[in-house]
Amino acid sequence: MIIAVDGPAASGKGTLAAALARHYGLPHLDTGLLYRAVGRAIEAYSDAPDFEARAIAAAGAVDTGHLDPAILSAQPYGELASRVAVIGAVRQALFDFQRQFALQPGGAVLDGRDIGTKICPEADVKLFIDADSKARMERRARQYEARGLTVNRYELYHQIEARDARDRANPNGGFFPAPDAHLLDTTRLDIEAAFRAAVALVDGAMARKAGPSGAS
Ligand SMILES: Nc1ncnc2c1ncn2[C@@H]1O[C@H](COP(=O)(O)OP(=O)(O)O)[C@@H](O)[C@H]1O
Ligand SMILES: Nc1ccn([C@@H]2O[C@H](COP(=O)(O)OP(=O)(O)O)[C@@H](O)[C@H]2O)c(=O)n1
Repeated sequence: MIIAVDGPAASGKGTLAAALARHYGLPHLDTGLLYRAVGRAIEAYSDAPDFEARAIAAAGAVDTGHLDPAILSAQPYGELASRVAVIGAVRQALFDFQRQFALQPGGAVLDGRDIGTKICPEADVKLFIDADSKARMERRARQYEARGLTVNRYELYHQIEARDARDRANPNGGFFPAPDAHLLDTTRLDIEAAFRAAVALVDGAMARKAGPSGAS
């Protein structure tokens, strides 16, 4: 079974994808880490005239075996990730690894922005996770504060809005729900309630695929 989980920044898609992977015994790939790793690799060149060429080279050299969320989840890498993510050749360079991960025997859970639309349009179940901007800002703020960081909520809100806007305008992206995605708004759901709702959507979709006789 392949489960595609997409959604905007801090909607909770990574938390849900990891929990679904545990629940169904599937491997999980947080595809945002790939873009963040590219961003990190070219951090020193963020204003360089050859930023794009360097980003493309870095995307071809990402060490997919060492994607450390503890390092890559830092805020500046999210910004850089969304800048490199608009470059078509960067997305192309990261495509095969994601596609192979999705197609491994037994299936997988992937979360990102374009899993249900571009990476794995044939996924068995597609979830699009959303929450209003204020709730997402508050979640990210608490995440940073839990790491001992001081957060300016006003700035963070505008950073998230700006990144969402760049992602939505990405000409090479696919930052919209796939037509067959199940929308899950978690604004008023805690993590446990969101997980239960997601499991119900996955189980329902798989039962419908199996048909009345249970045959697939
Ligand atoms: N439904 C929820 N309610 C409250 N907090 C949540 C919920 N889902 C996730 N979180 C928290 O919000 C933060 C961002 O979640 P994360 O899964 O990393 O989002 P994303 O992968 O969409 O960026 C994390 O600290 C996570 O524990
Ligand atoms: N499949 C993906 C995943 C991430 N991205 C880009 O990478 C950035 C960081 O993604 P992320 O999923 O780690 O960010 P959060 O949603 O966790 O804040 C996003 O803002 C997108 O610009 C993408 O373009 N396609």
